[in-house]
Amino acid sequence: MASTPSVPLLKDELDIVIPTIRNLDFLEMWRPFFEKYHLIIVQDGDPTKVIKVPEGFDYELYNRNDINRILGPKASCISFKDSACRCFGYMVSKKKYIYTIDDDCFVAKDPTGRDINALEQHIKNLLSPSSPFFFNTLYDPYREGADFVRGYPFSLREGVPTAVSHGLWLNIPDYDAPTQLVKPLERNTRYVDAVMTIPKGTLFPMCGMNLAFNREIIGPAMYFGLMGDGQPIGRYDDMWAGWCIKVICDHLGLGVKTGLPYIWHSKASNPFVNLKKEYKGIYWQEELIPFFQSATLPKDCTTVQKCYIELSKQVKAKLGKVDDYFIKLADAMVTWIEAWDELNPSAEKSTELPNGAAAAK
Ligand SMILES: O=c1ccn([C@@H]2O[C@H](COP(=O)(O)OP(=O)(O)O[C@H]3OC[C@H](O)[C@H](O)[C@H]3O)[C@@H](O)[C@H]2O)c(=O)[nH]1
Ligand SMILES: [Mn+2]
Repeated sequence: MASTPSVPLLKDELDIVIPTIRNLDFLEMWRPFFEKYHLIIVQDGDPTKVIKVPEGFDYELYNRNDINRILGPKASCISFKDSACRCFGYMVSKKKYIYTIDDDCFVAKDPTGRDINALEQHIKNLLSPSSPFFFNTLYDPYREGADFVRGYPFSLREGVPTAVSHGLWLNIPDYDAPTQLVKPLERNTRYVDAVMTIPKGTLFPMCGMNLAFNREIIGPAMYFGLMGDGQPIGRYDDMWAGWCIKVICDHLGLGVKTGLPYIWHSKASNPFVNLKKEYKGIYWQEELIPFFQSATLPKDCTTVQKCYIELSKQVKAKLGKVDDYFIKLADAMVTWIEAWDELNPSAEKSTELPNGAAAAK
């Protein structure tokens, strides 16, 4: 049994956001690790369905009626019938940190057979610096039993604040539909004991299944886009957010880590349904990736909101010709920021970050 700290780390500074269309029995397995934290449940689909939450959890639950009531016309930027709806939970939270997890993700075991307290590891990742400017070959130098290796510049060893901690998955890996179709029986059994900073200038495929972030320094950029009902694409919610946050983190001098912790992803979603959702994204992304790789933000973009609005302008100007969808998405990115600032009025103030960058308060 993993050790559960007597006073859970960041107990009153972190919310757990769960998008769901199901009952939340999976929480029973997470009780030792989650029970002391506040949950924000975003119920997708039919708002008249009653979602059962196990006894003893402190939570707030929002369905589509709540989202429409709270945001009014701005609710148009929150996806319906897609896990992208989870970003509403990021917006209504008042905490400094967010952990989001899917409801089919269970507690995994490490090679010694101990239950993995994924939340504790994410918190460690977020509370220790990142090293995006120079790759450390012994991976995360701030972990117990590791350090910077010979040749690592001392001027860079202080690192930068960590904005995102991207966890992984044992059992069902987060594969796209084509890969799922050709490898239906493949399971991820490989536990890699590593946490590493994704180097500056490198994009990555961010999965929202087991993800934590510092809401204060990157929250406004964690918009999961327009997916699901009425949209030409799905299952690119977390990918879109990951490309946007990485460009902004690189610009603001913030770090993104990937690796531990693992969760146990219990079931594969239907690959044929997934293919229908993904297929446009599979060819669009061949144009999206070069766009994000070459995206630059002006020096006067010193807050996440300013960066995000600037990025939305570039999306409209450069991706509108790929498909009209990106014009709609660019507008939705602006609506998202307007809604964020409306619900988080103090967000417009900012505090200085290293390199003169600033983070939303
Ligand atoms: O319409 C929906 C469908 C699902 N959800 C909730 O989202 C979570 C993920 O759902 P599920 O585990 O069924 O799908 P996966 O294919 O495994 O999810 C991956 O792809 C989509 C997302 O990017 C996700 O983060 C990935 O892990 C789960 O909690 C469902 O209850 C929903 O809210 N609305
Ligand atoms: Mn799943």
